[in-house]
Amino acid sequence: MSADRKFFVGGNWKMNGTIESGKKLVETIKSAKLDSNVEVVVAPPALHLLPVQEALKGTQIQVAGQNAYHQVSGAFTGEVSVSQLQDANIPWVIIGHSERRTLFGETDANVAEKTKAALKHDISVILCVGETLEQREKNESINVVVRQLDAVKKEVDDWTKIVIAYEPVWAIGTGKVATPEQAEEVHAAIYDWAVKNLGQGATDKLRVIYGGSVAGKNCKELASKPSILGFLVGGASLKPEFVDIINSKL
Ligand SMILES: O=C[C@H](O)COP(=O)(O)O
Repeated sequence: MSADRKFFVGGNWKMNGTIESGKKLVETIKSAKLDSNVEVVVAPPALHLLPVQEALKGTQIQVAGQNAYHQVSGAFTGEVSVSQLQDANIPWVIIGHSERRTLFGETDANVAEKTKAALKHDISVILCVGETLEQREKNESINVVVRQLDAVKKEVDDWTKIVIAYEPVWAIGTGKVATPEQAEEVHAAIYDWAVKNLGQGATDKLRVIYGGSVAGKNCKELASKPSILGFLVGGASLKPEFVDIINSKL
């Protein structure tokens, strides 16, 4: 596998922990032997980004914001801007996570403008897409994901700094992991979409990763599937088993 298609493991800590617990988690990860062929990115809460980044110095692990606002600055109380992430040397940001979409009302258009703004500020994007249970039961999974990707494509031409995370909403935090077949079906549809919309060159470099109840016990089987090029991990990224997930290709 070429360097720009390294297996990718993201840990989304969501709104959990303290500065101290974040540092402890970093120590656990640092003291383990990690597969050096894996790109690892952890997303602590915004307030913990800098201390966690400091604690990770000298390792292969980078940090990501969990969200960012597309405006550079201004009267947007409570928001962190893409340019503030850039100023703090934060190399990655998660955009369009389903919790942002469902709990905070982010639309496809919001996700598109945030993605565009992050890339403009030289921040790589973990772009989350995925269907709800109701949409899956109506056989709409692929349509939903394609609609979410199309919205971003309207604003963004260069996808070389985007990792697409397929996260079925029904699998997030529920313990109901998608079967490898379910994940592979949607990943294949995403690669098809990419061939049609981004061109072969971009597709060769594109990584589609899976998120939703990934754990130490299921990561190896998922990672063995050729279309699954990594994971976005929530709950298990706060536990020592995150190391097993990073090493799932070994
Ligand atoms: O961003 C991560 C996803 O929301 C997955 O969360 P989970 O691993 O706790 O299901």
